[in-house]
Amino acid sequence: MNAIVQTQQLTKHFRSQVAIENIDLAIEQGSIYGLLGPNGAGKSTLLKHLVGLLRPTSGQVLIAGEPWQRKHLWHIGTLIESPSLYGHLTARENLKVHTYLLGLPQRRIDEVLEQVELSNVGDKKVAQYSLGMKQRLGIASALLSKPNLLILDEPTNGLDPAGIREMRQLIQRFCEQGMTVLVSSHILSEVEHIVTHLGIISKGRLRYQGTLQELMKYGQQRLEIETLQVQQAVALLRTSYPDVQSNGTKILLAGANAETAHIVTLLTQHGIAITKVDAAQDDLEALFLRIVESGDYR
Ligand SMILES: Nc1ncnc2c1ncn2[C@@H]1O[C@H](COP(=O)(O)OP(=O)(O)OP(=O)(O)O)[C@@H](O)[C@H]1O
Repeated sequence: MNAIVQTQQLTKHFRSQVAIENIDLAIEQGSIYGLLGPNGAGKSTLLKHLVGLLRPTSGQVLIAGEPWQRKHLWHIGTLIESPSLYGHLTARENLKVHTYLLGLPQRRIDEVLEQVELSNVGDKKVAQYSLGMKQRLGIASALLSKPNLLILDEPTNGLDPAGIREMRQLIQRFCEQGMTVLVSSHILSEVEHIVTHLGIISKGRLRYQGTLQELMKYGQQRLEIETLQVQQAVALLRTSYPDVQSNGTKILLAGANAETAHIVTLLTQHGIAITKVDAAQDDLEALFLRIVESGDYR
């Protein structure tokens, strides 16, 4: 694998609190990597190490195979927490401040405004911008130095559905332009349609890393049977299937698909009328929640 970013056994303690522990992250060049986890899981702490905002307690960060150095920041664009913008200035003026500070040519301003689709409102004061526009302007500023890696910490946080869709489209376009994008979120559905790879973090540990397709293989199959006599059916099945569950209207049997014919026969022989039989599989959301809650995906 051609990794643009790696962490090796990355660990950070804040006094006695362990924020992240032994994280081995590997982000492939050209990928859109979704770092997912609930609030407080350690996403921001991890991302801050990649841009030098935090130093590890132990372990290390490698950028393109080299131990992290400040010079790498020229190739990394970041949006971590809210972008720092001057509301009384226009978008163009805000970007001018950044180009000046970074010693970059002024022509980059129009180029990055174009990239985030703000060219037509570039002369509007930022105080009049919507949250989505401010996020895009923050990304424009991150793009000024032509980075090949973009790190976005919860860029869709607080955006309305249209803003979320625009952000997704932008991220996909950056990837098509050759950038690698690392995007964090605590909501799977906000990123699942665009990411090529996924890292799931909970309680400071990386619980899963790989493609979405690989993860889907761990989705548990279950048999769902609908009947009006749920209680009798559960009582009957419990002797052979101790894990049988019901949700009031359905009987749920994990991993019992191979025995569908036997189960249906057993129920009908005992006079239990079946109205529907379905073979279902965990969707991504169910898998994600299982990993976050149990810490394991198998
Ligand atoms: N500067 C700090 N001092 C002490 N504890 C911290 C500090 N920064 C983070 N933590 C703790 O480390 C843990 C991980 O926090 P972090 O902000 O990385 O999580 P997160 O996944 O980004 O959550 P969120 O989605 O809420 O931002 C939390 O328990 C948090 O309280």
